Amino acid sequence: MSSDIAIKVENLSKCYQIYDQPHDRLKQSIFPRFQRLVGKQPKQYFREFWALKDVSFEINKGETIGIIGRNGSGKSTLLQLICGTLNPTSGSIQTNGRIAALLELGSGFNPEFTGRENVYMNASVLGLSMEETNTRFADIIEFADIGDFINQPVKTYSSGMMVRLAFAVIAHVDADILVIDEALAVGDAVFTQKCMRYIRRFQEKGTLLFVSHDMGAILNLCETGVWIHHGIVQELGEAKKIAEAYLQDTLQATYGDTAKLNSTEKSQSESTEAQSDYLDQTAAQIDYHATFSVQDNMDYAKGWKTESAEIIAIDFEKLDSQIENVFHGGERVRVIIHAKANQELIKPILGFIVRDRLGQDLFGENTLSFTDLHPCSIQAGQHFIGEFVFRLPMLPNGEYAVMASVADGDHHENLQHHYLHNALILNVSSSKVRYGLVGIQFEEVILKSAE
Ligand SMILES: Nc1ncnc2c1ncn2[C@@H]1O[C@H](COP(=O)(O)OP(=O)(O)OP(=O)(O)O)[C@@H](O)[C@H]1O
Repeated sequence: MSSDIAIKVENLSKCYQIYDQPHDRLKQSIFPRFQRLVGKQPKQYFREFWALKDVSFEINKGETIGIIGRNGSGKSTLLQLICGTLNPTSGSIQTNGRIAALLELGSGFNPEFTGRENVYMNASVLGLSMEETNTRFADIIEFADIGDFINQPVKTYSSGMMVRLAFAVIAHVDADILVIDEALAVGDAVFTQKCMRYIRRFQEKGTLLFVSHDMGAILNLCETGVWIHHGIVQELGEAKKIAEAYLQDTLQATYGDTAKLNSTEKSQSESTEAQSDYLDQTAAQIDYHATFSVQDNMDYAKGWKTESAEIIAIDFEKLDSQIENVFHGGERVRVIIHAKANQELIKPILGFIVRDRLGQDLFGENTLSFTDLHPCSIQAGQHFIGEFVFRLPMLPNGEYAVMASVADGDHHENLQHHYLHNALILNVSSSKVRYGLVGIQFEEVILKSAE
């Protein structure tokens, strides 16, 4: 295999044996041997189920591949075969480099052992010596951030804690190939973003295999996509094209061509009355809706800083409505970043970015463009604030994190002094945003005859 290739899968097939009755498994382990001994054709007590059939592809070093497919299509089976936790029925897998995998939840852990013991066990399976694990242990538990639970048996962990610990281990074993199966779905926004930051750094040199039902995550991370359907490679190519083809197929499977034709016919022949009612309306009132809660996370926020300046607080205030702590998409708010200069800042800049759970930048602003005309310098020891007044966009349900930063400089050259991830957490609990990453307030949506 060429040294540029990280994974080569050739004619890979996996057949599971399905036993209709539990005692058929026992029969299978005894009778065929006996039947062979007495010269009879051995009987088979199971049905064959081919989870993967004749799968072949190559992944270059440094490439990120997204694997998509419906439930039960064979994605996890493929990853387990690549990681060596499952044996193929036929075909071959060649890998080049150390593989670390985040497969089925808790699959690498012994539930009776503590988190600490599991870290040592897992790290050793992944090729680290005891000394190497000792030197990395503090970083691993800092990454996992599960507090005293590290000394409790893993069986007492929530699914989120399990993923935190598992990811913390694989992030510290110097893997060349990282295999991640859907596991990030159970993490909260802060942890998922931390993992995504790690994954993005890893992508600069490592090879990543990523299974997800989240097309946003696939498109965000992967250049190449593999669509597995009923155990075969349906399509392989540019991630965007593969995701579109897959979505098209999923929609067709749900609604079907026949259903589409029927509903069109019906709407043409039977809904004239409803249509004319609708055409009478020049504009329909649209009830957009997205409710946020905002949580101060400064005590747990992490980032990096120089000694020169620091963010000390961030406020998120309502401007027009009265209900405390509940924010609505479309309403006016003020974000205030409080900072302190530890040395003189000639051209201070304050800014923030709102990110989704995958760490994608959704919106944000900094003071740079606004202070160009009225620059203000800050003396050592002074507190200063940046205020941003705007209308909240509407966001789909989920958790979002606000990054805040302080820097010094101008458009051409500036130096970051404090960059703080997850300073605030926005929790959107009820939203009608259905498309895209951010919703906007549509004032009118009209359908009418053009004549
Ligand atoms: N140990 C097993 N014994 C028998 N059948 C199995 C076994 N493991 C998986 N299968 C079957 O193999 C098929 C592929 O399963 P697999 O878990 O690889 O699918 P998947 O694409 O990862 O699904 P999902 O998206 O739901 O996680 C499924 O039909 C599943 O029922």
